[in-house]
Amino acid sequence: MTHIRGLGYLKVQTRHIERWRELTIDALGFAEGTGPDPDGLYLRMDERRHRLAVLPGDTDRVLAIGWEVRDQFALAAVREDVEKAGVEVDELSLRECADRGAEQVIAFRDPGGTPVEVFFGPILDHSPVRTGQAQKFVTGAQGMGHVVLPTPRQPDAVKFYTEVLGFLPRGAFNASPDPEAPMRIRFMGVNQRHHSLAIAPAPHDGDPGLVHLMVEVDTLDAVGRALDNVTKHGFSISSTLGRHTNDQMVSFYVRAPGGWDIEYGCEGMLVDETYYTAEEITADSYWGHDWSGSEPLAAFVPPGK
Ligand SMILES: Cc1ccc(O)c(O)c1CC[C@@H]1C(=O)CC[C@]2(C)C(=O)CC[C@@H]12
Ligand SMILES: [Fe+2]
Repeated sequence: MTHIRGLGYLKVQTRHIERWRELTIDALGFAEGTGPDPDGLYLRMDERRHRLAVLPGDTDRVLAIGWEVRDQFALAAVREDVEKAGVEVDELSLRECADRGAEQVIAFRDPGGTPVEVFFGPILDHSPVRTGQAQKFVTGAQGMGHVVLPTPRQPDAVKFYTEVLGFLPRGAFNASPDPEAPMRIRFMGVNQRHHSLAIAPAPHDGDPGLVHLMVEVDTLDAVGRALDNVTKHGFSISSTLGRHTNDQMVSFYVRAPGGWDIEYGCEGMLVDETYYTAEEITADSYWGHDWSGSEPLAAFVPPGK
């Protein structure tokens, strides 16, 4: 049983914050949110003060992936499980918790080295969420979306998320035709969203530490308009529109400054755990999702290239 209820927030840093503003607010229709750094870009999707925090920095990389639990008791249980697994856990100060818009936050690193935070008690902003296309982001009990993390230590990372944090396996995509050398992207879920996390094998550690962030909106029209907008603003499309086979989501991928993608989709399926079993998909999509025009993902480019 997992205590984690969903993806709560994502914090990244970038050398190109103005371009990030154009991508997220002008093109994808995130609402402007609030946060502690006057130079930070804080993006709202719902009643949370912000879900995505983008801070100025000298490299482009992930700063924290925030997982939400129900309450202080769940947080204490997660902390105990992580410490029992031999991982050092930090408790964030009251100031640091307030900065993240949560009552209490713990922090540690996963076996891939990704900075992980677990929190309870998100602080709400009840003012109207003024999104760019009047679209609604699909969050609530499904969390903010999903992240795909790259790591050269994929087996250890998958073991940690499933056995220590209690994520449920939600199948895999085997991208290798060789049965003796499978290359599986592994999907994991904690709620009715098919996957809140996927872990992909990568050739090296290091920046940006992300493959993509997926956010979901309520209509296909909002996805289409966002696709028009990113093209108009001169962003590179990593993958054309398509429908995934595992979560049934219709999405496109746009390259963010920093060498990783934002996946923007709709119509994701709802998993019913009473009946679900973890399946292996043999194609990533029923149609579409043409990656042939993609600039290489930084996570998969060999070091020194
Ligand atoms: C296969 C799949 C199903 C549902 C998703 O939300 C999802 O992101 C994916 C994986 C997409 C995946 C990727 O993100 C990195 C580049 C990949 C490995 C490809 O080149 C094809 C599949 C791509
Ligand atoms: Fe995805």
